[in-house]
Amino acid sequence: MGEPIIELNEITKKYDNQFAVDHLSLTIQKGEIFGLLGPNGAGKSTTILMMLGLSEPTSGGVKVCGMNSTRYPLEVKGRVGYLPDDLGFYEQMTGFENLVYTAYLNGLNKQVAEKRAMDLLYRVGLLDAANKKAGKYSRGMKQRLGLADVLMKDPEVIILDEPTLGIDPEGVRELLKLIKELNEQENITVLLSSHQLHQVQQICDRVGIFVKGKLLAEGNIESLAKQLFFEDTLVINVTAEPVSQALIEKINQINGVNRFENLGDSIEIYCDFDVTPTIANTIIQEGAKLYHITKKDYGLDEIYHRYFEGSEAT
Ligand SMILES: Nc1ncnc2c1ncn2[C@@H]1O[C@H](COP(=O)(O)OP(=O)(O)OP(=O)(O)O)[C@@H](O)[C@H]1O
Repeated sequence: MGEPIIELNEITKKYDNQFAVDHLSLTIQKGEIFGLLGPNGAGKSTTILMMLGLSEPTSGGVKVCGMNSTRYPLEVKGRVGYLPDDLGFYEQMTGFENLVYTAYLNGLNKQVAEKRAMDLLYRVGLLDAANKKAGKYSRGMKQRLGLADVLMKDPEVIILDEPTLGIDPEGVRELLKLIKELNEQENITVLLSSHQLHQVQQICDRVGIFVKGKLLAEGNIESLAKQLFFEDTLVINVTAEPVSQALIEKINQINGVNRFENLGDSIEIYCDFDVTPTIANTIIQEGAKLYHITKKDYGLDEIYHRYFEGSEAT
């Protein structure tokens, strides 16, 4: 097991007698990329603010890098880089000048600051735009500058609130690649909040699904799929020709097969356990042509929608 770097213990935040965050417990290990996932108003930003010590929990405890964030916000701030969703730069200053200014606020000397700013501009692919005014940067460039900005203080953890919002697909790809590289090469722990499900799925080791202040589930995609789709343990998708009544009956008799759905151009077979080879044999023995047979994987989109459908139904 890894070393915990963010520890939330039964934290709550109440506004006007309403829980924005409701008894949330979560541990994030050093070196992980963790995705906070949830609809608007779920409590993601409130949770992040409590991690940073910028908002005090109504009850419960928050530790980051082993320190109580509520009691030691400045110490936590020194070790954690935070990129808010509404990041702002001095638009009249260049990208380089913005970074150097951040370094100045963090107490770095000029020489170190200038070298680090250039290194980071190179790292995030903005060296060519170093002397361009930040006000002229595209949204994607601003996000990359934001990433360079949070890295100026050499943090152990970076917290990114909706980092991919408003960026075009190519920009998103570049940003995510960069976040993954930072995580792998510098062992920086990353916590990011997002609505962009398929993007989160690409780079996160684990995700937590938030709805109405509660963490409904957390884990990697595979374990979330298991928690959620446990009734349909396994679905096997088959394309074969012809699908005769005799073949359907034979498949239904296979031990482990629960039910069968004809989708027109393919069939889906719901099973208790993996019977792919038996199904393939049965199709061939019945004289049909087998074009395609695969186990269906559930993606984060399906996981997310099923959770939210469930939560709305209650
Ligand atoms: N300062 C505040 N005063 C009163 N209510 C607040 C305050 N901040 C947040 N809330 C409420 O707490 C709940 C959680 O909000 P929060 O901003 O944490 O959600 P979120 O998941 O980050 O959503 P979004 O993606 O829209 O930013 C919402 O119902 C919000 O209206």
